[in-house]
Amino acid sequence: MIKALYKAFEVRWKSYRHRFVPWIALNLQKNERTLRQVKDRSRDKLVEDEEVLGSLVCLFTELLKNDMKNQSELLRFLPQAKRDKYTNVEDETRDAPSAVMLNALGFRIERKRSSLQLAGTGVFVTRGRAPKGSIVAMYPGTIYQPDEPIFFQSIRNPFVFRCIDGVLIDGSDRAISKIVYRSCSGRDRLGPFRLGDCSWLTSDPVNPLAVGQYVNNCSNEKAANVCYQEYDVPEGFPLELRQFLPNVNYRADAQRPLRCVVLVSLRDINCGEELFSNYYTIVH
Ligand SMILES: C[S@@+](CC[C@H](N)C(=O)[O-])C[C@H]1O[C@@H](n2cnc3c(N)ncnc32)[C@H](O)[C@@H]1O
Repeated sequence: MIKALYKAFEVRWKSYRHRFVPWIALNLQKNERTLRQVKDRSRDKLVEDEEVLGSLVCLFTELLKNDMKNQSELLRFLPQAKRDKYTNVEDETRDAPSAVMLNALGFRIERKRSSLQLAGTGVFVTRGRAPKGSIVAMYPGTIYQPDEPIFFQSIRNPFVFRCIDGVLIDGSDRAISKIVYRSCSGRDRLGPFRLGDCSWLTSDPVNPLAVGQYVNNCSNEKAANVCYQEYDVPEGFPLELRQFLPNVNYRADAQRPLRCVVLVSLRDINCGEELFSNYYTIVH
């Protein structure tokens, strides 16, 4: 009897695509209507990887240009042709990263108190409009492969996000999670080039997309308007733009591409709207 119950639970558990582990265990029974159903893994991606790459490169290029005062030393290590892409900047004034995002993508997002009672902080479109299929946020944090130890970091941590292949992302900006991220991020450099960003751990991230860990779950009243999508950073991703990626591998000698997760809009999202995702996806 217990074995049969365990088996049924295991089958159901394995079919979930993304899970915030403690949250799903406590709330699944309450809110079955908000499950996202996907026919198979290959149909889960809303936008092609090339489009994700295009959006990230577009925003990161503008962020780099906006920070030319601090970046010019670094750019000296690039071939001239690449350097020219960034250095033909006429206006030398520095804008806030969120203003750069508004110019580059046509909208900006910010953390604010959620419109749902007792849901803490949420993420809102606060200027412009995000058209359907846009990359509206990124899920920052330390990447753990399925066999890597996360026990202590996951205690009372609602920010542990699970991908379909068992990869975990710890998006908590507090306590031991924060220490681990900073330490791994300080470790990973290629000569003068930083390979990731730590500023998402503060209230002023240099990459304004990196607040996806604060997006709340949809409810019966507030339908999901974004969904999660995995993105493995390709080898050819520009080295000088990796400094804006808000993820780092826990293991120093990781053998696979860096995993990122982006949040994609399911419909046009207007200024003032809060972002809501599906914490649970069932892949049939
Ligand atoms: C990944 S965090 C999201 C950020 C969180 N709102 C905060 O302020 O830290 C997940 C936690 O947010 C809260 N949460 C998310 N969606 C919710 C909802 N629809 N209703 C109530 N609480 C929610 C739960 O406490 C959950 O454990």
